[in-house]
Amino acid sequence: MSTLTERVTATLRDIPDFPATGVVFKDITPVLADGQLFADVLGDMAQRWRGQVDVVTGIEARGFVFGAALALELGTGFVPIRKAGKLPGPTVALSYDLEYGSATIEVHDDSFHPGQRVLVVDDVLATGGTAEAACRLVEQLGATVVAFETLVELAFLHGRDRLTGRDVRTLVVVDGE
Ligand SMILES: O=P(O)(O)OC[C@H]1O[C@H](OP(=O)(O)OP(=O)(O)O)[C@H](O)[C@@H]1O
Ligand SMILES: Nc1ncnc2[nH]cnc12
Repeated sequence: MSTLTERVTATLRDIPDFPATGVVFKDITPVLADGQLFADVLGDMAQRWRGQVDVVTGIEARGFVFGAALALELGTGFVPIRKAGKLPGPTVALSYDLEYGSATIEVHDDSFHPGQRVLVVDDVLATGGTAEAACRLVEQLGATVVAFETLVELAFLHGRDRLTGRDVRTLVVVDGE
């Protein structure tokens, strides 16, 4: 009987040289396409946080898939953190570097409030720039980050170094390129 981590590892697909030469892209779409595996991943994430968080936030675009589904599982609301220029209302924003370029993310400035317990969700932790920026946006609005939850961690990019002191949970850790 294989573990959930082994099943996800066996299902993820490596796409060399996407979106730039030298990057090995971890494609999560086969995990989403396997209904039982997707449900099991969500069940695993949800059992860790049931009753522990007030709201789930996820980062565009792949973080929406896991974050929104997890919010539904947990019975909480979902807050989208979007790439710059997509949200209609007043926002707070942060810029950061990625494995392949740079980005700015934003959230509506009334999305979180002091005392709220927030779970930050994404699909991949790479350099940690996205996760760090998302956590800082939540905290800038006065809420508390309970943890950062993700499907895959690319450990060779040392994203955890940017999340020191935070509770970081990953199902699959990839050690080498
Ligand atoms: O740890 P980091 O180096 O910050 O990288 C991780 C981020 O990169 C990917 O998103 P991307 O910006 O490619 O956007 P997408 O979800 O729209 O594909 C991934 O979904 C994470 O959000
Ligand atoms: N190598 C990679 N594969 C998938 N998503 C990523 N986000 C940042 N780096 C990535």
